[in-house]
Amino acid sequence: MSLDAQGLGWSVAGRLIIDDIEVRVGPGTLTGLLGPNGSGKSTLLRLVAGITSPDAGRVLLDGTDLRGIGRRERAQRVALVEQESSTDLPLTVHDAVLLGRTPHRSRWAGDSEQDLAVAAEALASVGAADLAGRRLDTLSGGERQRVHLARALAQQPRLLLLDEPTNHLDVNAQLVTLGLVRTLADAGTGVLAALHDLNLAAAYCDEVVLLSAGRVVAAGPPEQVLVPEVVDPVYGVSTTVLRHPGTGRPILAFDPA
Ligand SMILES: Nc1ncnc2c1ncn2[C@@H]1O[C@H](COP(=O)(O)OP(=O)(O)OP(=O)(O)O)[C@@H](O)[C@H]1O
Repeated sequence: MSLDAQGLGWSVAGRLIIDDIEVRVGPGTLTGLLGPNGSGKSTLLRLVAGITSPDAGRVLLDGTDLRGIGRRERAQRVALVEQESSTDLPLTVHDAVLLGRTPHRSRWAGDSEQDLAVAAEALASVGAADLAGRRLDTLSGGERQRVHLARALAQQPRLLLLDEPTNHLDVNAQLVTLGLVRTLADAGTGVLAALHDLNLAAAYCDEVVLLSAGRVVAAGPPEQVLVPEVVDPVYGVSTTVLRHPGTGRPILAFDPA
């Protein structure tokens, strides 16, 4: 599915938080949404997911304005995993992941064999099958993060929106998670993922969009955007770009400016 955000604007309390943003995510593309704290990444993801309505501009999914797509249909196509999901309900992990199937079944139907199989597969794919019987509110931050990703995968979206999917994860789990997201993108899912770790973005993303103070300051392949001339003024650091000896992808080392 292609996502086209055109001229998006959003203000709160008289302050412009998202300022004339254009973002395009093609099917099968993993796009990293980068930018310092408070630059507008989470807000942009919420606008794109249709949780917040823009004051200006529009969001198109496969060319159709999001506002013309019903809630249920939208949920069949788009999944968002927020940074701090407020799912501290007394649910088991199994039930939490099954919630991802809700948009795909008729209102009063129970869980079908297919729903159960999809949910189990989603949980296994994030390496959390052994957590199925646990209560969500007893999990560690990293465990919970994997379960929320599994719920989004069980939704089988064509556009996956992720807000810092790796921030609670150990280094191995970070690679597993982004490897999984990469595989989904390779299979055709469009992915827009807010990331703080510029090196993970460089290693896994096809494209990156760099925000600063609610505006897009650069967008393109990581090799073009993640260069000192662009990164240093936005983050207030001094960047040295190295090359990964195996992949040739950029590796960024940071010093104080
Ligand atoms: N509902 C709101 N009311 C007031 N200010 C808000 C609201 N939502 C967002 N903001 C402000 O908008 C700015 C952008 O916030 P946002 O969470 O989108 O940034 P971010 O890039 O995701 O930051 P971080 O990297 O710290 O998660 C911040 O200054 C935030 O305080």
